[in-house]
Amino acid sequence: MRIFKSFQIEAAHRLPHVPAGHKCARLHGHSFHIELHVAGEPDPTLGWIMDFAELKAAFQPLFEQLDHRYLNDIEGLENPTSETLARWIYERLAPRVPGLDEVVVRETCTAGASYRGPRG
Ligand SMILES: Nc1nc2c(c(=O)[nH]1)N=C([C@H](O)[C@H](O)COP(=O)(O)OP(=O)(O)OP(=O)(O)O)CN2
Ligand SMILES: [Zn+2]
Repeated sequence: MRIFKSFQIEAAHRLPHVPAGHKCARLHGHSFHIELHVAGEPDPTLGWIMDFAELKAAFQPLFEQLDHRYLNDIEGLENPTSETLARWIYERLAPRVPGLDEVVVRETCTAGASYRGPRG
């Protein structure tokens, strides 16, 4: 079974390696929508895999690092595509959240990326 919790961050970015004239080379911002998925079996007494509040608390330091920031300034996010951001979040959260299964990042309503650890 899997649970998920969603977050939204407001952040600016630009993509430094896109071809000349690409719109994403220009500074712009998104309301990035982030979903954290955790896999496991519900505890027989509590009936949950983990408390959503615990998941929120684990993400909080990363939220602080990302929200209302220029992502390109953050170490590891110099090329802040959805793919890079999903992996960046996964790698920092996995040690703190046993069972972290997938990180989904949506830049817009229609575009995003997901990362499931070394499985890809
Ligand atoms: N594979 C990726 N492609 C693109 C990324 C990315 O992170 N990974 N990022 C961008 C830009 O950041 C852009 O802001 C979002 O792209 P796009 O979906 O093309 O933007 P629109 O909302 O303008 O899309 P429309 O559906 O055409 O309105 C670009 N590509
Ligand atoms: Zn963008």
